[in-house]
Amino acid sequence: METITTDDEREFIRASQIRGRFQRRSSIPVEVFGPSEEEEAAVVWTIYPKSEEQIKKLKEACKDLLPFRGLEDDLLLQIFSAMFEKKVLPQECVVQQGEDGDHFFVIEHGVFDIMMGQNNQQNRIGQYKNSGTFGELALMYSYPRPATIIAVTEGSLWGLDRKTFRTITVTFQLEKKKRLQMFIASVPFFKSLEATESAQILDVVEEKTYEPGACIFLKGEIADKFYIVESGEVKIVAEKPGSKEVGIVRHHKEEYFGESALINNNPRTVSAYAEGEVKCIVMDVQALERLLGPCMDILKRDMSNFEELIELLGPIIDTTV
Ligand SMILES: Nc1ncnc2c1ncn2[C@@H]1O[C@@H]2COP(=O)(O)O[C@H]2[C@H]1O
Repeated sequence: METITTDDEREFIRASQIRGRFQRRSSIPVEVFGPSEEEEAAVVWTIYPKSEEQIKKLKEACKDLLPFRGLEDDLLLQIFSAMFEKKVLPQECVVQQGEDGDHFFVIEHGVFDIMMGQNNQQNRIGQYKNSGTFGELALMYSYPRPATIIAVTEGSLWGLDRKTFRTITVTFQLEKKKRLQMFIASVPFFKSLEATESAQILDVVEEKTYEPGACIFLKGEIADKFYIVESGEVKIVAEKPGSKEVGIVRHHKEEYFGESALINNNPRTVSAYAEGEVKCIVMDVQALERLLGPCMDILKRDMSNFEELIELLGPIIDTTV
């Protein structure tokens, strides 16, 4: 079955095959870091602008779908931006059982039958009514379509091809890695590291975004992570005897917190919360120790008590708490 029907879409496929790059007519090209030196010259794909309402609907439709589960908002938005609109007519076969497929679709509107069967004998096994997604299996695996999807009414779909999906995911990860590397290189704590060491650090860090008010860690929890603020503000709070939780210190960009995890595995003595949206670099301390073994030993030896550590690492935590 031919799932790509318009000239525009055929051209898209043709163009995407040219030296593995992605370009399409009437496009707003996006340049990102590429996966190799060649890609330094720019990998390009096309953005199809969408309204906030459409993005909201796409998010809702895709939130539990396997290829999208757990993806960060930034990446999801990039992927949604690459989805092109495909209008369909009643009786149009969008996906044909048994054929190869490399497109995934989100229903904007329209009614679609899900058909399955053998030897021209197709039975309706379900129906999508103005919402839903299909074709995701093609994004994940390379086996023939297990079902046929036919439009019952005229409708509109958002389509995404596997190559673009993969290009965005790979290039986004590389872009993120480069950004993180630059950030890490600028953080005083890591200034003394050799370039190769700071590159290795990337393997043991992850970037995490916290919603306003979110708890980053709680008093009493095992201290196994070390944090650097990438953006936003973090409030450290403690309980003083006879009173409620009180804020004792705030951390901003490039500042550290959770450093007690570097010294011992004792439970946290304070809690940390995001003030507004916060992005942090989170490091697994055991992994960091393995990587920076000698560094960490020196750090620990030189810091025989908490105050010394605080002095060295910068931001002050109220040690009277
Ligand atoms: N019962 C079903 N079995 C297999 N695919 C289904 C079923 N119901 C809906 N589908 C969708 O039909 C699509 C056919 O193309 P895909 O294999 O890429 O992905 C499939 C699913 O998204």
